[in-house]
Amino acid sequence: MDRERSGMSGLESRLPFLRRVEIEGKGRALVASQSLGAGQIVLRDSPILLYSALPFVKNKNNDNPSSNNSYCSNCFRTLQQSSVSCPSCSPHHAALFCSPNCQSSSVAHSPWVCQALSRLRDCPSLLLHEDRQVQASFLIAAYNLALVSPSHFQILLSLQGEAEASPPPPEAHFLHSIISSLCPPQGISGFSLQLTASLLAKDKFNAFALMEPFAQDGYRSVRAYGIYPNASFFNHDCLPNACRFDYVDTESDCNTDIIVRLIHDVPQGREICLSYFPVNQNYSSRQRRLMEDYGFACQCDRCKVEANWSDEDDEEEEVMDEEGDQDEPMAVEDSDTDFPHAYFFLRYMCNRENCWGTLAPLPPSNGSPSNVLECNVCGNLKKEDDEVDGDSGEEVLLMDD
Ligand SMILES: C[S@@+](CC[C@H](N)C(=O)[O-])C[C@H]1O[C@@H](n2cnc3c(N)ncnc32)[C@H](O)[C@@H]1O
Repeated sequence: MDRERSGMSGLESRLPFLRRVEIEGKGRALVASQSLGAGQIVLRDSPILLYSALPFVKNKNNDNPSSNNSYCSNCFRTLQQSSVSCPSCSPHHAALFCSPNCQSSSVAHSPWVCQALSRLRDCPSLLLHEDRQVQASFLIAAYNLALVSPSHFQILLSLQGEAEASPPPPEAHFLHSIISSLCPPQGISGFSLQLTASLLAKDKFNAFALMEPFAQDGYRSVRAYGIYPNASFFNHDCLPNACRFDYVDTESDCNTDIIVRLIHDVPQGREICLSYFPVNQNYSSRQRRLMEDYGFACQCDRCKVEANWSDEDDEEEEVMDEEGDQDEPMAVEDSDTDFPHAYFFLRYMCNRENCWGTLAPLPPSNGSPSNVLECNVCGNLKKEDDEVDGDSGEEVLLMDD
């Protein structure tokens, strides 16, 4: 039976645990198509587009030790001593690959991309702005996608994010004029300022960050961004019921896949949400970030409670979050009786210093739930006690120690 006649959408046949619905005020959303248990993998998704989060040329104040020479330009694994360089790039700034196989199979580093990136390095107005360099990398990857995989480009175009502002914002003008000067190949249909602005908006709302490994000092910057065609439909909740894992440095072929697992049991029909950033941020930081980066005011249950808190309840010392931004964390104390969600933090927030990751149980095996929780930032595994109290949970293994 074909899919249309069976009444099953393409998405439902590929994602057996999820159903796509429209929710007023949120747009498209993913809900559980059946009741699901803690630790269940509800999605494994491969990127349609990946691009480096690192500028081509760093400014003097950038003390991030990573550079584009740190990761394979195709699979973004950390490069080991032996790497293969692109023979067409300029010798001083050649794209590096972890293996001849990665080099030859890279559609992302096409001849046009290779040439475009080399020319961007000679563009003085761009070199002053690291953020614009990264946005230029995205646009090159997106316009390359239009050529090498038109169907994936259509998926990118279908994601949330329109160029709302009319006329387009100054950065779209600036970046479009730069991309126009790179002789975009014939055959990109609709190449225009409006399309560039729209692509930038889609990137802003939908890109997932693939992070550098967790370091004890808490500094953890992004190594690459990816656009994931199905994961892009997860909405945000400040107390999520799922979280996503990635294992970029793994040997597996699908090292840039992201995996979304449930934090706790979810009944059929309940929306499955991620938190778009670490859950420890306080109310005002969360609201500011969601408005600036994603264009909405969050009205989740946690925000409704915290909206009524006083300023003293809402402020605390500063920490670095997972993308190295400074944001204000909230204080969580065992005795915090005003806060009905405190249980979530005690049970599902990693208590390793400077981590702020979220814990989700390992997938059930043979139908039995696991009592081992994994942190999605530092990879710590923690055995959960039957009764969770402030300091519960025995650490069973440090994955990267
Ligand atoms: C990654 S997309 C999620 C899927 C999106 N709803 C769609 O229709 O394609 C992110 C966008 O979804 C919307 N969104 C996500 N979480 C939301 C929430 N809790 N409340 C309202 N809108 C939300 C915002 O427009 C945000 O920019």
